[in-house]
Order: sequence, then structure tokens, then C-alpha cells
Amino acid sequence: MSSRTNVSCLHEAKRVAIFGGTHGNEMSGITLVNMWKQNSAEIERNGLLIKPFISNPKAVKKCTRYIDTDLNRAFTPENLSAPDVEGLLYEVQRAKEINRMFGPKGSSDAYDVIFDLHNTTSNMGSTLILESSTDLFNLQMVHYIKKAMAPHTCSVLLNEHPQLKYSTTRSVAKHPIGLEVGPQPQGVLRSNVFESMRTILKHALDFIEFFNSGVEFPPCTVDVFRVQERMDYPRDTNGNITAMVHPHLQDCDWEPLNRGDPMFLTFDGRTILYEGANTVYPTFINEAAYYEKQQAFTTTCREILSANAIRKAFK
Ligand SMILES: CC(=O)N[C@@H](CC(=O)O)C(=O)O
Ligand SMILES: [Zn+2]
Repeated sequence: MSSRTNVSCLHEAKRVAIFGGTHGNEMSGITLVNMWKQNSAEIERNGLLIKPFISNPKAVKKCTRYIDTDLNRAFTPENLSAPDVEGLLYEVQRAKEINRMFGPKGSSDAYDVIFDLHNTTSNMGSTLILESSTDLFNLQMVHYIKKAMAPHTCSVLLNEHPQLKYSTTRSVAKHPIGLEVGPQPQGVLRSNVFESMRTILKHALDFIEFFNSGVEFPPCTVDVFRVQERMDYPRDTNGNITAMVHPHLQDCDWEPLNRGDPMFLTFDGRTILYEGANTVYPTFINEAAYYEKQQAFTTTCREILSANAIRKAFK
């Protein structure tokens, strides 16, 4: 069978948004988007409409993650269909606005791609976040970016967990893609993190330009880390944490954690071991924003996804 028969023909991706400031204290995305709003030469590509956009301007102004509630959890069907009344939470109101501008979510009018730029305090390096294992366009794009970034690594986190998946800002687009780069403290800009993010965006836009010009991308595989479980800190009956991430686990994002490996260190010096049966690959280890979400790290398992060849459908 010739490979021709297996080429999936996908719609052109003309409308692309780049969001920064979904969280108002994650400075790389905010700074890049503000820069590109002033001068967009760097992100312009043939035949593409590219919109750099600050998604939570009030939170950016205060340099805080959010005003009333986490915008990156707010794109639920209930919120998006809520009537426009006075007194809505700021981020719910903003989610509705973003849905009107870039969506409606799930409709053919929605933007083709939204890149949502985030920073983490965890030592995750550069990470692309996918919400679906079957989005061929995104899988091929991620494959292209990983190859273009080599020898630097760019990990892929896949969150399609039925309970742990959340309603992200980028989920308004047909092809939602998150970019998480760390470690960078909240409210701080680090040049290495800023430059990695900028380079990944460049490769991503190049991919879309090639795709729209009719280039065919051959079948590929993508190594991903699939979200498995949320691990909370040990807590007392008042909900206060009683232990910290163990020094042997701290900064070891994406490295295997085996049964019997140290996980937490209590304030009185006791080590708490990982007791799960299977080897997992922790990520978002000691993320500052996740203390309030009862999350010390996320466990993932490794998986290899396959994607068909793709090219643009000719009308
Ligand atoms: C540290 C951080 O904000 N992480 C993002 C991950 C994502 O975009 O899916 C979040 O929790 O919304
Ligand atoms: Zn974020």
C-alpha cells in the first residue's frame, strides 16, 4: 500500500492566536505578547492571520495569577452559556468575551489554533501541552517542533484524563496547544526561559506556514507523558501541609519515580516514600500555583503516539 492512501487531508489553519497572561504573574508569555503587539514582524507568516492577545489583563496589571477565579479553568459549558448579568466573577466574564472573540468553542467559526503561553516554577524545561491524543494537526506540529529544537529537549504533556482535564482558555480553538516553560518564579523574567519560548513559537508558526502552503508531513510518532494522577502534600486535619517535596524529588521533573523512592520530607525530618506499584514520571513538581489546588506534583506515564501523514485539503 502506498503511503499516499494514508494521508489525512485537514483544513487549512488560517487564524492563529497567541495568548499571554492567562495567568497574570507568568512573565515570559506576557512580555512576548506585549512585544509582538507593538511590532508583529517576527510572528507574521504568509497567508496567516496571527493575533497576539493578553487574555487576563486585570490579573497582569496586578501581577497575580487571577482576580476572582482561575481563567484557565473557566471555559466550562456552564460559564460560557451563563447570561451576561452584573456581578459575574471577572474571569467568567472574560471567558465569555474570549469565547465570543475566538470561538465559539466547538464551532466551525472558532480560531484554528490558540497557543497559550505559561510559565511554571517547576524544573520542567520546555513543555508542550496537548488535550487530545487524536488531533493529527497538533501531533504533527509537536513532532516538527521537537525535531527543530533538538538537541534541546521539548517534552509533551498529554492531559486527556477524564477527571483531571480542565476547561482551558486555549480550548476555545480547534487546535488548542499550551506551552509551559520553566523554571521561572512568578513575577520574574528569566532570559533563558523567554528565549526558549520565543524559539518554540517561531518553529510552531513555521510549521503552520508550511502546512498551509501544501507541504505534506509524513507519518510520525510522538513521545508523550500522559497525565495519570494528582499527588497532594501530606496535610493535617486543618488542611495545612505537614511535609515538603523531598530534596531527592525536587527539580527531578520527567525523571522516573519508582516504588520506594523518597517523595516528601516532613517538618520533623521523616522521609515519606512513593508507594505506587508502577514507575511514574512526575511533573509540575512543587509548582507554586498548585499549593491551593492541593497538588504537590502530577504523575504521568510514558506513551508513544502515532500520527498519520497530513496535508492541507485542496478545495
Ligand atoms: C502553572 C500553570 O499555570 N500551569 C497551567 C498548565 C496548563 O496550561 O494546562 C495551568 O495549571 O493552568
Ligand atoms: Zn499558567
